Amino acid sequence: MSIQLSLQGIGKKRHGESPAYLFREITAEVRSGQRIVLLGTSGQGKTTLLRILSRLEKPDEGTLSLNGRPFLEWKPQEWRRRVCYVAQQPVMLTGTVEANLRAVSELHGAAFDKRLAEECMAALGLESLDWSKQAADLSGGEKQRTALVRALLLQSEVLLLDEVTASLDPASKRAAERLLSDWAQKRGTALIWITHDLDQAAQVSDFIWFMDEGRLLETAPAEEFFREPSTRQARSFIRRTDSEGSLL
Ligand SMILES: Nc1ncnc2c1ncn2[C@@H]1O[C@H](COP(=O)(O)OP(=O)(O)OP(=O)(O)O)[C@@H](O)[C@H]1O
Repeated sequence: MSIQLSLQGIGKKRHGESPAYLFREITAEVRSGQRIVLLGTSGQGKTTLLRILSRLEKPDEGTLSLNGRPFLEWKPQEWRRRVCYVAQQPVMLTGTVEANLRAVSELHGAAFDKRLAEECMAALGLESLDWSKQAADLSGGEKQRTALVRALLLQSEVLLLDEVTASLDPASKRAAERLLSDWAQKRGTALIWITHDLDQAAQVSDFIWFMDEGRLLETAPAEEFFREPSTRQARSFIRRTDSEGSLL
C-alpha cells in the first residue's frame, strides 16, 4: 500500500505568548485505505491536529507531505480537495439540500455525480429527504449526514472525521460506520476518525493513534492497542473511558 500522507515532527504552540506547546513531535504515516482512530482525552488537540492536516491551520513546527510532495508545494485548495476535514458541527451553506450536495463539485469544477449522492444519502437513511428543502431547516442529525455525504462526494484521498456521528441515533451511527468502512475498503480512501466512543473506535479502526501529554504516544494496530496498550497513559485512558462510558 502506498503512503499518502506523511506527518514529520508536527507541533503547535499554545495560544498567546506562552512558549508551551499544545503538542509537538507528531510523526506518523497514513496509507491508502487505512482506518485510523485518533483517541485522547478532551483538550489534547485532536481537532487542532486534524485541522492542520487539512491545512485549515498552520503547524508551528514540522512538515506534511502528500504522495511524496511537501505541503507548501501544493495550492491549499488542491490539498484540501485531497485531504478533506469533516467537522463535528456541520456547516450548511445557504440554499437547498441539493445546492449543498452540488457545492463541492461546483467548487472544484467537476461533474456532479447524482447517482452517487443518492446512494450515499440512502446508505445513511436519508433516501426520502426532500432535496428541495432548505438545508437550514434540517434536524441536527440530518445536517450531519448531509455534510458527510457532501464530503464523500469530493472523493478525497484522506477523510478527516471529527466526531461525525456525535448527533446521530444508534441506527444512523451504525449506518455511517458501515458506509465509511466500505468507502475506505473499496476506494482506498484513508480515514482518520476522532471519536470518544471506544466501542465505535474498535468497530471502525485498523490503527489507533493515541494522544496524551502533548505527544502522539502510541500508534498501534487497533487489536493490539485494545488488548495490550504499551503506555501507562493509554491503559489508564481505556480504564477510565470504559468505566465512564465515554470521556466527553
Ligand atoms: N494554538 C492552539 N490551537 C488550538 N487550540 C489551542 C491552542 N492553544 C491552546 N489551545 C486549547 O487547547 C485545546 C485544544 O482543543 P481541541 O479541540 O483541538 O482538542 P481535542 O483533543 O479535539 O478536544 P475535544 O476532545 O474536547 O474535542 C482547547 O482547549 C484550546 O483552547
